[in-house]
Amino acid sequence: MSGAEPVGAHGAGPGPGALLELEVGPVAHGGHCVARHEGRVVFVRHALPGERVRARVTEAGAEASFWRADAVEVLEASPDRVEPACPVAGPGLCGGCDWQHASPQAQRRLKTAVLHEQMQRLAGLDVDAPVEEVAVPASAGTSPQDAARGLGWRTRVAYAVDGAGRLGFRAHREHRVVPVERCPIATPGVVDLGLPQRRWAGWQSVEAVVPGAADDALVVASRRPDRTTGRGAPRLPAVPAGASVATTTSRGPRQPPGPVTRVRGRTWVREEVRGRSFRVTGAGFWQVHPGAAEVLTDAVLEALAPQPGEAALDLYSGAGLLTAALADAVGESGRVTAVEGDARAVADARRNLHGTPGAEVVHGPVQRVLEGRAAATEEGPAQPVDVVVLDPPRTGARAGVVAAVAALRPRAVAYVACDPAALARDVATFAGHGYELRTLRAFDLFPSTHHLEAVALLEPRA
Ligand SMILES: C[S@@+](CC[C@H](N)C(=O)[O-])C[C@H]1O[C@@H](n2cnc3c(N)ncnc32)[C@H](O)[C@@H]1O
Repeated sequence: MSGAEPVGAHGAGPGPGALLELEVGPVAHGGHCVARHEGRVVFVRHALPGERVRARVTEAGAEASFWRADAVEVLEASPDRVEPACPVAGPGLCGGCDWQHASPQAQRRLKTAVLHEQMQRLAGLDVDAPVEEVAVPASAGTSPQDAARGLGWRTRVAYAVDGAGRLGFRAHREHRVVPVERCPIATPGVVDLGLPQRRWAGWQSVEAVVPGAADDALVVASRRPDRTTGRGAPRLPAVPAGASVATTTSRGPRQPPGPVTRVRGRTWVREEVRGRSFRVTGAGFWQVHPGAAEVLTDAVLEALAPQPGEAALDLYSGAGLLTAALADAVGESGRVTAVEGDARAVADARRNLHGTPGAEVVHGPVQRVLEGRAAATEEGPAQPVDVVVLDPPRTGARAGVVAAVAALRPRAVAYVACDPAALARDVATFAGHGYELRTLRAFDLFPSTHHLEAVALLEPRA
């Protein structure tokens, strides 16, 4: 390994912009690979294990324990390298598709390696869960060639809006919006809406939701709450007839979104899974891969094997996808309690589960609901829970929720995770409460990106 350019002032380290020649080592969590420069770790994006690259430093400092860099020139290419389908899937450009330069088979190998490494490092477990390919259903209209390349699978696309009103995506670890003309991982239904071909000045973000048939498309434009009326209110550009249009407000990523207001058509879309129909309002949570809902439902049911008459908890239940599957499995003699924090998702779930015997939806933060339940059972007989589904957001369930779930002593917990690090941390916490990892499956529900989805089964230690 050699430094292509001298290190920065006083030998403290290269500043951002400096070029390094790097031998690229193993893949790491988060879409980059690990290299070393003068003994220091460099996380390199747009590279592949085994490559030799010239990389531009993007973040560095004398005190930093590691640096970040983007590979800008490949000096020796990996056999796994392919030409990215997207013109903005490159260094300093769109931050979304970090693995488009790897073949789909290689992407799955990289994700498998990351999951293995995270489970080993954070949970102390040596588990192999080869990331499984998931077919894009024919209803998405994606060509078999595109599907095989990891393209044309995303049914929900949230664009950011730049200062000129153009749609695009944020650059990696930057606020800057990189405009796009056409996102190749989006389904044809999303692409055919032609939203990037219009100008959205004054809007903050625009989400296209096209579950299957294009006549069920919904466009949700979001603005800051202070830009709602009068001269500050932005204008909506024309959207193809047939698509529903709604607006909402957003204060920021950790704030609850404002109400969804109908402009044309409906404020929701319909998702069909295993013969059931689910209504999902606005840009509310639903898996973005059209094969995901079915694959994850099957994996959860396979892991838990819920029996008629059992009591189930579905934590972080969204619009009730897994609640419905659990309710069908435990039957009329069983019961399922869903817990969800987003008021709109709760309203959707209550509609979606209407007429389903034994299913109830509780609105509130999971931890508070579980603590309330524990306090109530101190005064009366404890309500037994046989099986639990945990499907938290990216940050994971965390120690408090894990402890509260373990305290219920369910016979099985199915943990659905979109972040291997959060999963591994929570699995380690479960171990401290006497629960062991029994099975782990992983699915490639986000091709072209470093993301994956996993389903873990935890059971009490014998
Ligand atoms: C990954 S989604 C899972 C949704 C659902 N299980 C599904 O498969 O469609 C996570 C859900 O957790 C909800 N959520 C996030 N934090 C929460 C919390 N602290 N308490 C309750 N729900 C929460 C979100 O609103 C979202 O619906």
